[in-house]
Amino acid sequence: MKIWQKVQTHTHKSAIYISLIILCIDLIFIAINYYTSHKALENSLLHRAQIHQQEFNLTLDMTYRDMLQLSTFISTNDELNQLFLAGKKAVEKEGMYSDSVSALRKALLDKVKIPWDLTSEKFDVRQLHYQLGPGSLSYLRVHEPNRFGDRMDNTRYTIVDTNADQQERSGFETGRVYSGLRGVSPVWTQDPDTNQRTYVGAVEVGTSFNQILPVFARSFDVESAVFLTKEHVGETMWQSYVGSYFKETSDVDYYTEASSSETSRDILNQTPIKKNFITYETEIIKENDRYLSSFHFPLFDYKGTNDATLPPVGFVLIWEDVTDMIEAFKHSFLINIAFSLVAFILIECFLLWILGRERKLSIAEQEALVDGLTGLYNRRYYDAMITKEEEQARHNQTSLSVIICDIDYFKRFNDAYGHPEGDTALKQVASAIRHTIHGTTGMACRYGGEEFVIILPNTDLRFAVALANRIQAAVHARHIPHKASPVETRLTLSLGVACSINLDNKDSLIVAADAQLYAAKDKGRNRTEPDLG
Ligand SMILES: Nc1nc2c(ncn2[C@@H]2O[C@H](COP(=O)(O)OP(=O)(O)OP(=O)(O)O)[C@@H](O)[C@H]2O)c(=O)[nH]1
Repeated sequence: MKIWQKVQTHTHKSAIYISLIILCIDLIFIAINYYTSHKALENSLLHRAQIHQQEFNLTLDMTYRDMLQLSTFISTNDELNQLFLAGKKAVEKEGMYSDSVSALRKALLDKVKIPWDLTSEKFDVRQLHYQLGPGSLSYLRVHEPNRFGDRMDNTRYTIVDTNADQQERSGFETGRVYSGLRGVSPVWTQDPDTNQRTYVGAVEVGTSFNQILPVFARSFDVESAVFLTKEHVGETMWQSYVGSYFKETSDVDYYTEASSSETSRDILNQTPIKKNFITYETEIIKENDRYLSSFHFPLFDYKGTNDATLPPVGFVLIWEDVTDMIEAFKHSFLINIAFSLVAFILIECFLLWILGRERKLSIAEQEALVDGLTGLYNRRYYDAMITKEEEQARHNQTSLSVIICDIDYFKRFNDAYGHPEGDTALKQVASAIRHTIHGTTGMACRYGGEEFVIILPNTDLRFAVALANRIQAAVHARHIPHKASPVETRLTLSLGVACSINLDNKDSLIVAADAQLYAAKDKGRNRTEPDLG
């Protein structure tokens, strides 16, 4: 393989390795970039979800405040309170279902009905309930006047607690008829019989999630739904109300208590809900060509809020359209890939330019040391190498040999066959030398016109002479006709051989070999003459 071909192969390999490394770095960059921007998107969605949870809690707090304002207002109407007290006394005397209790209940209902209907219509409230203590004994459901007299001591803890400590309170609780956000106020009035301030019972105003979810959606531009466990609903509500209120089939785990959008069930089905609901991961859901981010958190009722050992009664699901965010993420990722690709192409071009330049320089450097006609090393290379090898041989105490060979009667060859044929003969001799020394330490150089030198590091005289004879034989074997030679009818060589071991330190190896070459010429040519010291 010629020297420049070796250089080219080496350059190609380097270019491929470097390109692969750059490609790997590029791909790693793209992967890291994707990972970090995806993480940033996830964090941003989680942060938004947590803010929506705070907004939801704020909406609840405002609702409780509104409910308490109304219940407080009603609980301070003494005309109503006197009718409630009269009813309470009648119940204590005659029981819940006597005629006089019915008459007093109707009187209270008549008084409160019209203002209540107006209030409930205008202010998104749906329940007004008078209850007697201790515990929770329904006296009048203004929103459901025919249902009364039932006890809810193990269900309606807001009422039970207010009737126990006569303090107002609020909270989310599921009752017999519905699940509500409730404000409960104690009712006090002057007893006309004793002239004493007397505690009568609790008055409760409530609304449902159906009323507040649309407000939440409007105010904060998010959709939401509240789901209750079947277990919780089954334990508290009257069965007839469960059947009429919840439309879902029996294969679902949760009832949809309220929803700001029809799609809530679809969203829920794509959101893995953990059993304890305490998971704060966001889910990206594809709805047609839009992206939604959903998030859910547990919902505790009044009792569960005050007792950490109790499980949640359901959960709140919040979702919002994040198509713009996802599209922006995708867009920036594509731009990143495009930038990485452009950067890769530019680096590749630069690399190929550098490698091409280096290759040219390298070939030029190599060519400067090679003889153009024969492909052997030239005189310049010889001069550099012989000095180096002589020093090395001296330093390492090893033997260095040289063979110098000269074509016999080459002037006559040129004259007989012409200069171009002379060039061809030189190439053939060079080729014979190259093949013969292949596998040895020898370096063949074109020393001058038709003279060649072979430098043989670590080679003694015996081996060098043998090699010289093989070169001579190789040229013979090529049968290059030389009709003008007085020695033979084919081209022959005269060779001089010298080895550093046989020389005094100051003598030059090439001078010694050259002397032997002249000796060979003198002795009739076509022979090898070694320097025996
Ligand atoms: N064709 C060709 N001839 C060359 C080249 N370089 C040197 N020569 C010829 O080689 C010949 C060398 O001739 P001489 O030095 O007289 O030696 P010789 O004719 O070989 O005689 P002996 O060495 O005494 O046998 C000259 O005629 C040069 O012109 C070359 O590159 N190509």
